[in-house]
Amino acid sequence: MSSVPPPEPAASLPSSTTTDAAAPRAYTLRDRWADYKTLVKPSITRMVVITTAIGFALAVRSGHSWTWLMLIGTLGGTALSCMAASVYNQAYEHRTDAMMPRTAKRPLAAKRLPMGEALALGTSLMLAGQAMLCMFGTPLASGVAAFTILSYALIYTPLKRVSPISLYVGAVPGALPPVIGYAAVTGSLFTPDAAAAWIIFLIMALWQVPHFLAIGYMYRKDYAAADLAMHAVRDPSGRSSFRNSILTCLVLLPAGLAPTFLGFAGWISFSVALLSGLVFLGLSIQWAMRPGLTSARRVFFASLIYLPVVLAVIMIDAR
Ligand code: HEM
Ligand SMILES: CC(C)=CCC/C(C)=C/CC/C(C)=C/COP(=O)(O)OP(=O)(O)O
Repeated sequence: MSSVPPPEPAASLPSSTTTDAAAPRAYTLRDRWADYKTLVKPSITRMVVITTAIGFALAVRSGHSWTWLMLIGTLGGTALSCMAASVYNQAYEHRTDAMMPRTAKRPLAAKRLPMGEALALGTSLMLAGQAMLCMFGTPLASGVAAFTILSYALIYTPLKRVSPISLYVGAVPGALPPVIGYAAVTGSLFTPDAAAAWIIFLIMALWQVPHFLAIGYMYRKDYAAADLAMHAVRDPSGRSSFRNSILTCLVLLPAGLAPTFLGFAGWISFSVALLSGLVFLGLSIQWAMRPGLTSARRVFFASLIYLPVVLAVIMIDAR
């Protein structure tokens, strides 16, 4: 992990040995557990597990055999990989995280946890995830998971400081979990059947663009203070954010319909994806017409509804 900054002493770790009444209270095991939990980003890990399960289900549906052990090992291994990626991300970003209210209380940003301990945790999670994916899934699944961790931690994360392009780079690891789930069952990703997994990848990758453009705008002052090169920092008017949001929603609209055209989802999926895509696009257009926080928040909330709804209906209305 050459681009992860070197460990620092945890200078402000609270002391449990002092008797000074004004001293911070002891750092208990429960505090450490809570910090570990923050480090592994449980909410993103939950979504990663769900989307990995979708890729797994698509492979099973196309006739590949599976076992419960394979399913549990794949979901567990991918979850551990996501946790590892999240730890490395926070290790790299501890200084910029410390400058933003949303992230300042994270354990490494707040210097509650020693950097060495976090890196050991991240590496243990990564190795355990790799072992589980190899043992219960396939080597291809573990290879894609390794690529996902590395591209998130070593390419996307450093790029956040350099260019708004980081958003499109980050969309790749964010969209790979269903591909990992599919590869864990089939061991191959370039057969005609695998198109289903790649379409879910495409929908997720495109969806992340308005998702994060809205967040970037909502937190633009924080990102600017931390000198992160988001669209909304480079162009505080929001123009480049909502233009990119509209353009991506325009491409996402047909991508959401592709499962029906490719024959692995039906017309209910088509109708729901069309309606959701039009609402998502409409809210991005409204953002352009009435630039501001309220419009950006609407796009963000729409993103939180769009993805689960569209993915659920693709699975329910399966062919
Ligand atoms: C380029 C990729 C992505 C970026 C930069 C990004 C960034 C973020 C940020 C900064 C937040 C916090 C917003 C807040 O605290 O108000 C957030 C929230 C959220 N993101 Fe993403 N995200 C990305 C991809 C994803 C992916 C792939 C998923 C799931 C499949 C996802 C699911 C969520 C959910 C459910 C929330 C809302 C609740 C929460 O914070 O847990 N995001 N995203
Ligand atoms: C299997 C596996 C390894 C999955 C990993 C998937 C993954 C970590 C997706 C994250 C997508 C993403 C770019 C989130 C934002 O990070 P951020 O650093 O911009 O968010 P932050 O500001 O909250 O830290």
